[in-house]
Amino acid sequence: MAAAGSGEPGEMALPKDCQEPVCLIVLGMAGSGKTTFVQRLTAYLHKKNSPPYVINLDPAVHEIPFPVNIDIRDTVNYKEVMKQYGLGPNGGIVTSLNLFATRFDQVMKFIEKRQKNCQYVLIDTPGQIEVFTWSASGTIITEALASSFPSVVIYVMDTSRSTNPVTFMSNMLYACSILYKTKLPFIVVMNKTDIIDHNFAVEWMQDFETFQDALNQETTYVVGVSAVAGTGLDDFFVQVSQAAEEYQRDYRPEYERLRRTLAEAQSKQQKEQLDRLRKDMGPVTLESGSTGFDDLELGPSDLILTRGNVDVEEEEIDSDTDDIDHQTTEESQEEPAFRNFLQETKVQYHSRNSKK
Ligand SMILES: Nc1nc2c(ncn2[C@@H]2O[C@H](COP(=O)(O)OP(=O)(O)OP(=O)(O)O)[C@@H](O)[C@H]2O)c(=O)[nH]1
Repeated sequence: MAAAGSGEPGEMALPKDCQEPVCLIVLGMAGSGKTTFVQRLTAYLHKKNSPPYVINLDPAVHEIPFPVNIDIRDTVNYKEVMKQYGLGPNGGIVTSLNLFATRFDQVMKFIEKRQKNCQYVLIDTPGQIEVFTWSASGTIITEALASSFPSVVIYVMDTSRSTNPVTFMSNMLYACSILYKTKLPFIVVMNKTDIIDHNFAVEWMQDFETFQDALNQETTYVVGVSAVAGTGLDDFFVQVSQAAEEYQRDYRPEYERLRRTLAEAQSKQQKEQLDRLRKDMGPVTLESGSTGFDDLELGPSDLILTRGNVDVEEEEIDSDTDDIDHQTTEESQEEPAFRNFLQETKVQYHSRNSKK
């Protein structure tokens, strides 16, 4: 496994005898910067007069900020897959990728055709890393590429979100699980080094004691209890108290900031909705002789209630009309039955009279 920080472009050099394109399968947690990295690579390779062959395997991506040669979205309509199979977003992505994998032999043919002109094939994968790494289609695609071309897994990692040794370790463990699953050369790209230098992470990887020191400074609460015997509860509550203090100190300010942002966004949205409603209801209000909007200091849900509270008189008229309608309908249905009844009675009466 090799580690590389982004932002320091070195000389582009492939092995001299390498006549085939190298496939770079770009993986990483959602938001780690895979797409941005592929975009950066594409620009870099174009600048070096070695345009790559680019494949997008994310069916749910809205926008791809670089030219792609093969886009899964041209083959599978992810929204339609969700609708037809009654799936949620994740299921939709997995199924779309499965459907695409069934055609991957055609993709291989396209790459083969272009292998004389391209030194690199870049493959951007879905945001949800497990969709590719732990699905049958991900394995099929990886194996198809690796059996024909030199292939390397590029694991993009968000360095700025890995400064906590526990998060860093879980990220690395995930990387290791992919390394053992794919059994391919593996490069860890520590992205977002413009936010934080990745040297701390390299040091942690190379020097276990440094990592251990960082880990020791981490507050992890561990307590032994017996729920049956009731032991360990005093210790448990000591730790709860420390955790609550930590929450007040470190977490609360962040949650309050989030709540403020949310409240601001909500009030802005409410104001926009109200403005829209005012605009829509303008002519209606004039017709109904309302006093206008100046006395309308209600939110949208209040307005719906107001609309339901019709005048009593109006309500009576409505209900009368309803009754009349129902009666008419019932009478119109009953009339033929009644006519039949009269007819039958008449026949019976005549037959009785004729017997006499
Ligand atoms: N500061 C900084 N931001 C970055 C860098 N790379 C990506 N980002 C930002 O990180 C966010 C996520 O980037 P994407 O490229 O969409 O990440 P992704 O892994 O493809 O995301 P998914 O497709 O959702 O998995 C975006 O806001 C990018 O602008 C970087 O090197 N530095």
